[in-house]
Amino acid sequence: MATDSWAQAVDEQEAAAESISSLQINEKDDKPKVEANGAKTEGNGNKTEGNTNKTEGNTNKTEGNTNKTEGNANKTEEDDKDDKAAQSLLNKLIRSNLVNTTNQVEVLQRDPSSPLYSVKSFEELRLKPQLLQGVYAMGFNRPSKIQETALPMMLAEPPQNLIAQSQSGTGKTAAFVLAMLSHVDPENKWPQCLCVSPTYELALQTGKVIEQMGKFYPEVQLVYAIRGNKLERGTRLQEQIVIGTPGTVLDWCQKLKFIDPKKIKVFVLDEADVMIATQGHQDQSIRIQRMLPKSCQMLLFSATFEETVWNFAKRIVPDPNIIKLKREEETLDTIKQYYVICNSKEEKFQALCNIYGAITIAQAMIFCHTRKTAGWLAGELSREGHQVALLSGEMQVEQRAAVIERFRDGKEKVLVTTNVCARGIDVEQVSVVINFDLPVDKDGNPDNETYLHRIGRTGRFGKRGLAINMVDSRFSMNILNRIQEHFNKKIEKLDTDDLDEIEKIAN
Ligand SMILES: Nc1ncnc2c1ncn2[C@@H]1O[C@H](COP(=O)(O)OP(=O)(O)OP(=O)(O)O)[C@@H](O)[C@H]1O
Repeated sequence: MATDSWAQAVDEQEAAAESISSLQINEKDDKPKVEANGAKTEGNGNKTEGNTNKTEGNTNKTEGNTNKTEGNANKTEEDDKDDKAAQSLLNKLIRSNLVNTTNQVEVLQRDPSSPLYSVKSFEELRLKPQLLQGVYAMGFNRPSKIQETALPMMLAEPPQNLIAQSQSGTGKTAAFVLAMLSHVDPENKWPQCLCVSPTYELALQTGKVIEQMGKFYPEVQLVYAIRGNKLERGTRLQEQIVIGTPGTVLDWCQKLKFIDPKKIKVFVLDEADVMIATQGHQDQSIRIQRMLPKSCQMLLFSATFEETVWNFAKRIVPDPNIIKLKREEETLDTIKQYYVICNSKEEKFQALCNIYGAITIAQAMIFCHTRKTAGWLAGELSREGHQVALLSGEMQVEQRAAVIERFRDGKEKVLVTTNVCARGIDVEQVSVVINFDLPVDKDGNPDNETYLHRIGRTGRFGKRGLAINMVDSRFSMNILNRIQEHFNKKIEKLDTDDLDEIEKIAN
């Protein structure tokens, strides 16, 4: 058990996570998040505000799901989906800027003979002045790479269908939000745009972007179709944009008839790669799509584009234009990789202390296999006087985002985390990565992808980096050897009892 106050706080925090989660309903009622949602609906009077508040009852459940993501080896498909949804949400919460990329977009036009427009400014899009004002108020000066091509396609007359794939942070959400806002007729008091997201939280994030971008366009209203938002039977929605999760959207269209699907002009399916992780969501999305008129514009977005996503995308979007923006490749070329042989976690910790004693480490990320080891290590490091942040899967997703944000801002110098927790999260400036435990997949094989993502850097933004792997058994030595073979890059042995040797690695 923890002996110092900090480690004790961590223990308590982890132990309290469940009770925090069950307190959510009451707490959330006062959260600014709710007010932010309500703000957009002001013009609509109490009705929508009531709706918005009622939806909060749902929060607990979905966040409960998110918390499950911390499972290690024995992950189920459901956990996988939660994991992806949580990653996606975390990335959204911690990102404040566009992701830079040097890659060019690949475009596959439905009609290759039609000219391909791309824009370099928002003015060229002839947006409604209220929307242009909204875009500039968000601090956007010019379209992002994917927006340059996607926006003219989405705003064209007649509307064109689009499947777009690019990594998180490249401006997809902002693009389709602008398309939805451009296509609605504010005079018509019925739903015209339908957007489905995999989880309540992701829907809420998109809703916030709609609110921000539509700030100067108050005639356009938004409503959340999510479980827990119970409307009276016979209600006919007046809001022009509906954003929600597939199950509730389907119910609202089919069973409860709050929405007339025949009047929908734009259908957006966001985060398709997260969506397909749940079989039910796929089926529901397809059933929604089938209720929409042929003339409805279908748009689908995904951060990744595996075969399964592609198969699903083709069922949702007929005759699509396709835009792809490749992720910037990660490489180990600029990284110095070492391994250290130890016999126990205590020895690993000692090795770590020796490294810290010999070289100056501005910021490091340390990965452990289990939450227990991560907690223990964070406590030990803290006792040694390090400013440590611990990322634990027990935490609410917002709490995790806050921890990463503090670390990103340099408030803490060491971030200890479990494998699952930090997967897919980018903290670019970290120059030292320590694998306290090597990454393995659920079958006990080396997880090369995770290794690369943790340690690798993209070519252009790549600063030199240092990776240190702790090896404590024949099993982990075998994993290390296989990682080395896979990347065909030598991982050098480091003797952490030899201070001179450690000093050399910093040069
Ligand atoms: N044209 C732009 N100029 C400047 N910033 C932008 C622009 N478009 C989007 N952004 C900002 O960049 C960040 C990422 O954009 P956005 O959320 O739209 O990307 P995304 O591809 O949908 O990623 P995710 O799937 O993680 O949400 C956001 O903070 C957004 O406000």
